[in-house]
Amino acid sequence: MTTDGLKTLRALAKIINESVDTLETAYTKAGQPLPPLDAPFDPSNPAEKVRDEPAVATAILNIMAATSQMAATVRAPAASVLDASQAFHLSACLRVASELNVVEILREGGSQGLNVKDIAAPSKADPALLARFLRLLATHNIFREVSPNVFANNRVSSALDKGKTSEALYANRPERLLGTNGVAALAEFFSEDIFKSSAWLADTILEPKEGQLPYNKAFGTDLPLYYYMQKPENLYRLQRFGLGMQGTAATESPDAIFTGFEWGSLPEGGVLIDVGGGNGFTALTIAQKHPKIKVIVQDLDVEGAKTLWKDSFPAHVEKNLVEFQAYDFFNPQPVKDADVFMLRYIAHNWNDGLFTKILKNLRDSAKPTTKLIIIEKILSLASAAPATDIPGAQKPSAPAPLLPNWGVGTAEFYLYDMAVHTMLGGGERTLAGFVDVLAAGGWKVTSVHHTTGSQLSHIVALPN
Ligand SMILES: C[S@@+](CC[C@H](N)C(=O)[O-])C[C@H]1O[C@@H](n2cnc3c(N)ncnc32)[C@H](O)[C@@H]1O
Repeated sequence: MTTDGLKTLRALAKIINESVDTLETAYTKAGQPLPPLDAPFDPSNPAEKVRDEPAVATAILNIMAATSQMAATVRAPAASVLDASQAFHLSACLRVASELNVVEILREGGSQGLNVKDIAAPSKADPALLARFLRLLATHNIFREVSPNVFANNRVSSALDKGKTSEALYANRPERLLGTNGVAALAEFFSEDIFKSSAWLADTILEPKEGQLPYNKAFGTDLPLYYYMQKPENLYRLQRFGLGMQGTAATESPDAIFTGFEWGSLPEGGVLIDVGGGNGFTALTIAQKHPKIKVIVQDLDVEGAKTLWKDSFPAHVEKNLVEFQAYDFFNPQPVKDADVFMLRYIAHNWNDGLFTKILKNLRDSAKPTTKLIIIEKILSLASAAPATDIPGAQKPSAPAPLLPNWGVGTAEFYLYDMAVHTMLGGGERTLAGFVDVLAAGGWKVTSVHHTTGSQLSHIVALPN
């Protein structure tokens, strides 16, 4: 049975209006204006905190889902599908802008904007071509074309700001991303490594070869991504990836990590192992708030973690309350007395067979009370969420006629799902997927916490 499209359109418009009302109430109550799109983003602006309120977060999801659903309803379908088939140009232009440090040049140029000739001067790029790249981005609300060929930052583009002068960025290219918040690093990783890999997606489906992922085709290597990045000639790539992982935090509220598992429940001197911790910045955030916790950061390479901790939390380093262990989690876990094994953004990298091996290694070293905390996105299907009796696990569904998973409002889940497939053959999991793979690895899920201000959930498990 078909419904009248106009009825749906009206229902969507109503959701948008009600959501705008919710925003108005929340910003008025906070005494803060809603930051406009045309002004650069300032993370220290107290108005940015308003987005953490659950009602505001839901209103934002409603607006994103409803506007895109409306556009898809009214637009010529061929135009929509052909735009989607060329979405890669957006990634390509974004990478150019970030690599040429356009955001920093524009920050220095001020709100009136800069002529593209001045933007192109430090890199000697062709100004006419650069203007076309920036215009495509401006058309998608990334940058602003103030007047013909004059561009300025807006709220979205300025999130890529590396926080350094453009002169410093050009003077030291190999270290341009070091010391940044990681957002540009992550965007460059996505728009280069994942973009190039993704270009081979269909080929690897049409002509599958055992063990060959889109990433292997794109980079001409048989090595799995993490081992490939350990090669000395890939140091820049490895550092960029590590910083990019830090950049994932920028899409979350800084307090999000404290809205799930209660880290304060660990005993004095309790041992938290950040397994595959990268720079170890998540454990660092936890330890800064709960300095009684002893942290062990484990990863294939722990040099980045050592630097970050020495710079950001020297007191914990001096008190020997943090250790750095170069460790491959496909080998037996060397620490036998852990209170918590924390795995953030690890599970989704590996298919069930490989992740089960990692889980079994942890299980073999666990005490009966050791908690496993998996920090990941839990994938919803694009249909209504099934019921669950695991405490805390039930997720809400969006109100009809929105897609039950809030459509593009939760696109990040499905984009990461693609990224981990192209790179590693992994994938995001539904709750049932987590329960099954954890059981195969010797763990039983006891509770789930959906965090506030982040799309990550904390899945808590005990040895089975
Ligand atoms: C997606 S990153 C997540 C890093 C960190 N947990 C975070 O949340 O930012 C995955 C991490 O797993 C590490 N890794 C990959 N293979 C590994 C292995 N075999 N043993 C230990 N760590 C590994 C990578 O080096 C990388 O730091």
